[in-house]
Amino acid sequence: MADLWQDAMDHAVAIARRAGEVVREALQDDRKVMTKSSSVDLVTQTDQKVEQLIIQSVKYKFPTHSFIGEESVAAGEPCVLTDRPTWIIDPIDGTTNFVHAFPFVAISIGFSVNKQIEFGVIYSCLEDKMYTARRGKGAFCNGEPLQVSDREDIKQSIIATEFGSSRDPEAVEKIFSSLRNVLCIPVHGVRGAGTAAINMCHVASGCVEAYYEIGIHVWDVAAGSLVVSEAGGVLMDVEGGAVDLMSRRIVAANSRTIAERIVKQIDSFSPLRDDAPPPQTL
Ligand SMILES: O=P(O)(O)OC[C@@]1(O)O[C@H](CO)[C@@H](O)[C@@H]1O
Ligand SMILES: [Mg+2]
Ligand SMILES: [Mg+2]
Repeated sequence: MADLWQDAMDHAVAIARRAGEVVREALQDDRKVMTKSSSVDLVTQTDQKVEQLIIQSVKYKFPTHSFIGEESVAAGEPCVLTDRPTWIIDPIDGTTNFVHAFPFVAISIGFSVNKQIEFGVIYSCLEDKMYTARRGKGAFCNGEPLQVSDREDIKQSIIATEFGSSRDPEAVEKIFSSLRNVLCIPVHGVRGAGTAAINMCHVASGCVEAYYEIGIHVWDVAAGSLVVSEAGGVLMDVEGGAVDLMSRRIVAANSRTIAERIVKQIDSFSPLRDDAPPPQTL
C-alpha cells in the first residue's frame, strides 16, 4: 500500500538539505547574535530565515498542514499539538554551536498526525549526515539502517546530556546533582554534542547508550524521538512512565534496563510545559 506521508517526508528531506546549505553558507559570514529567554538562549537571523524557508515551502505544497516552529513560538505563535498534520521544526538545533562554529548543528523536522510522530528528519549539516525515520519502517543515516547499542551494563556505557539554557540556581543544582549521580555509577563517560537532536541520533547510531535532559522543547526532540525508537531504542519520562513531548523532559536509551537505571539517578524537576497557556497580563 502506498505510504500516505511519503510525499511529505521526501519534501522534509529536500528542504532540510536546502536549509543545511543556508546554514553552511551563513557560517562563512559574521553571525549577529540576539537573545531570547535569557542571555544564554541565543538566536540568529539564520535561525529565523531557515524556519521561514521551511514553513513557506511546506505551506506551498501542503496548504492545510499546521506548524510548531521554535522561532514562530518565540514570536508569539501558539505551541499546541492537535490531531492535524503538524510540522514540528527546529530550524537550527545547536544555535550556540552555530555561533561558535562548534561542529554539531542540525535542522530537525518532526511530523505528527493524531499526536503521533509519523516521520522524523534530522540533518546534521556540518557532517552532511541525513538521519531519517518513518514510523514502523526503521531509522537510517544517509540511507544506512541504524541500530541502538546492545550494551546492557550501564557501567560500560557513554551517556549524553546537556546543561540547557536555564541558569536558575535551583535548576542548575538539580542538573549537577543528576550529572554527579550518573557519572559516579560509574559510567565510562558523559558527552554532549550541544544539540538534543544529534544526541538522540547518537543513541540511535549506537555510539552512546542513553541521552537524558530536562529543559528541552518539543522541537528539539520530536524528530529524534522517532529516530531513536525506530532504531530499537526506548523513550521514557525522567521519572519513569511514558514520555510526553510537551513536558520538556526526556530519557532516550538503547534499552528499558538502561533507561530505568538513568531514571533512578535523576533529580527531577518540571519546567513550564511547552503547551502551558501564556501568563495572563492584567
Ligand atoms: O536553541 P537550540 O539551539 O535550538 O537548542 C539547543 C539546545 O540547547 O536546547 C536544548 C535545551 O533547551 C538542548 O538540548 C539543545 O542542545
Ligand atoms: Mg533546539
Ligand atoms: Mg533552534
